[in-house]
Amino acid sequence: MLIDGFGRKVDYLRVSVTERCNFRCQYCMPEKPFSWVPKENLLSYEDLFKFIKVAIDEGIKKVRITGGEPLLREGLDEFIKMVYDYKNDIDLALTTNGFLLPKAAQKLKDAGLKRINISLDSLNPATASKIAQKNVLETVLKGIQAADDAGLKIKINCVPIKGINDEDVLEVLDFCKEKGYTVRFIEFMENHHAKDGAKGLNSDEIKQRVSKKYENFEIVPRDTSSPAQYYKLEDGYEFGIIEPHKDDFCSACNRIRLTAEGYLIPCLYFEDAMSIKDAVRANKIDEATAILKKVLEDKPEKNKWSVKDDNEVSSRAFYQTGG
Ligand SMILES: Nc1nc2c(ncn2[C@@H]2O[C@H](COP(=O)(O)OP(=O)(O)OP(=O)(O)O)[C@@H](O)[C@H]2O)c(=O)[nH]1
Ligand SMILES: C[S@@+](CC[C@H](N)C(=O)[O-])C[C@H]1O[C@@H](n2cnc3c(N)ncnc32)[C@H](O)[C@@H]1O
Ligand code: SF4
Ligand code: SF4
Repeated sequence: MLIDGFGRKVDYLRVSVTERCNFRCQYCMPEKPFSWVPKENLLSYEDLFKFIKVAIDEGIKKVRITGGEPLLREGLDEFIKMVYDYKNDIDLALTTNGFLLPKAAQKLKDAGLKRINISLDSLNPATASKIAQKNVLETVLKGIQAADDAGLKIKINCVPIKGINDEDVLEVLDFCKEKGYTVRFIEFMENHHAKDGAKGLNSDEIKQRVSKKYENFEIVPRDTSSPAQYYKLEDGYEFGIIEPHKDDFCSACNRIRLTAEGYLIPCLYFEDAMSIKDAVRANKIDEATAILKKVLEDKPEKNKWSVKDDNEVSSRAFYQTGG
């Protein structure tokens, strides 16, 4: 079992397979970075898998593949199959913008993927294009349908940004409710890579939008395996809000992150990281295990977004870290 320096059990590994992306979301990567990580610096799937095996052997129960846009990296279904074949009872999931799903969904399911979280910020084509800075909505909706048809369990992620898609909250919720998908609204996490001036809705503002149509909803006891706080409408439908600005958000943190370059990141807010690249490339499994334990020992207690009234801005890029 993996325990961090604050006594929290860590059983969730997020693996970013690429920092590249085919969208330029305003809250994440509004402009193409000055340079991408050169291909030779990326860990191969075989090397990423060596680390995942270490992590699973040490107690990781949930593995999520993310990015950048993970579906841009060729052979993702084969990578997923490697993990599935190693331990098929792992909660094996993917986070994607959905654009490449129309072709990929069935292959991912066949490879052993169990769940998929797809970003959908608006059902208005112009608004969706404004956020992603590309005409995306029609293809993303086809991608969501393809994932549904393939039998993948779907969650939708939506980041409401003031003045852009903040009035779309109810429409996205109703779409998900009708389709039987779980929706989570994510508070925008201030970071230096987002578009200047971007401001998100906070949890209370999101709830206000929901209550315009659904007056009564109750808080659901927090399931600490997921970052979302769920709320239940009178008809039983549950929606989530990811509230990283709340003081106690991090108290149940069960996550660590591995980037495509082989950096192990203890917290989404901070720059701290340790590389496992040399260890896995040299097949030094004991060394990789020691680095994992060291990163957990030093995992911060909480982020700084929660500093009241004056939110701090993180310098960590979400597209590199995997969100
Ligand atoms: N601050 C913070 N935000 C997180 C953390 N984990 C997830 N998030 C935010 O929630 C977003 C959605 O996460 P997903 O990739 O869908 O994964 P998840 O919410 O863990 O998924 P489930 O396993 O389905 O609950 C991330 O991109 C982040 O924006 C975390 O540890 N800290
Ligand atoms: C970094 S993306 C990677 C996976 C994929 N490209 C996608 O968009 O789903 C993972 C998640 O991070 C969220 N995200 C990105 N930047 C964010 C920010 N500044 N604040 C909150 N969530 C953010 C996205 O909405 C998405 O749900
Ligand atoms: S949120 Fe996802 S889709 Fe949007 S730019 Fe970031 S990595 Fe790409
Ligand atoms: S901000 Fe850091 S400590 Fe808090 S939940 Fe996210 S990764 Fe964990």
